Amino acid sequence: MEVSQKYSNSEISLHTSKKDCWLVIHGKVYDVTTFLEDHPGGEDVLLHASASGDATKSFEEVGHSSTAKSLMKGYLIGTVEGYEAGEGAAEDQELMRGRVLQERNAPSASLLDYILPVLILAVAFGAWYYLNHYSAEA
Ligand code: HEM
Repeated sequence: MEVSQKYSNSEISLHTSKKDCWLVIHGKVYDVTTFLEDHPGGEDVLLHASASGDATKSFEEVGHSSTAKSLMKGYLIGTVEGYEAGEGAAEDQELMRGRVLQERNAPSASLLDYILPVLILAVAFGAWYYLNHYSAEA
């Protein structure tokens, strides 16, 4: 089937059964009917995600591997009509923003991991030096 095909939400909502199951992830439509039985996470989660209308959030929450992401391409049948302007696109941006923030926060967290022990050592050394100096004078 042609991948540039666009599907309306009402058309997509007709494909939520075990014999005909479509998923919407990041504005793309996947026909996972033949994948249901092979899905390592089970077929129930896919059917549930299909019925929910947009599986993006649940798909991302699982933290699927890159293998899973390349596997998806084999089930792609098209995109959601008017996706760019829709809520889905905004939700995607939220997800992206979350990821960017996580990446941005990560280095400062690890920097703190380095600074804290050094700071503790410096304080300990200061205390040791002060006590030594003080008792030498007394
Ligand atoms: C075309 C869509 C999908 C594909 C190709 C796919 C593929 C896979 C693959 C290959 C795994 C094995 C672990 C990994 O490699 O990440 C997996 C696990 C899983 N998937 Fe999906 N998946 C899809 C959609 C979904 C959706 C929409 C959900 C929604 C809830 C879901 C839930 C899960 C769960 C719960 C696991 C099990 C994780 C575990 O036990 O470690 N998957 N999926």
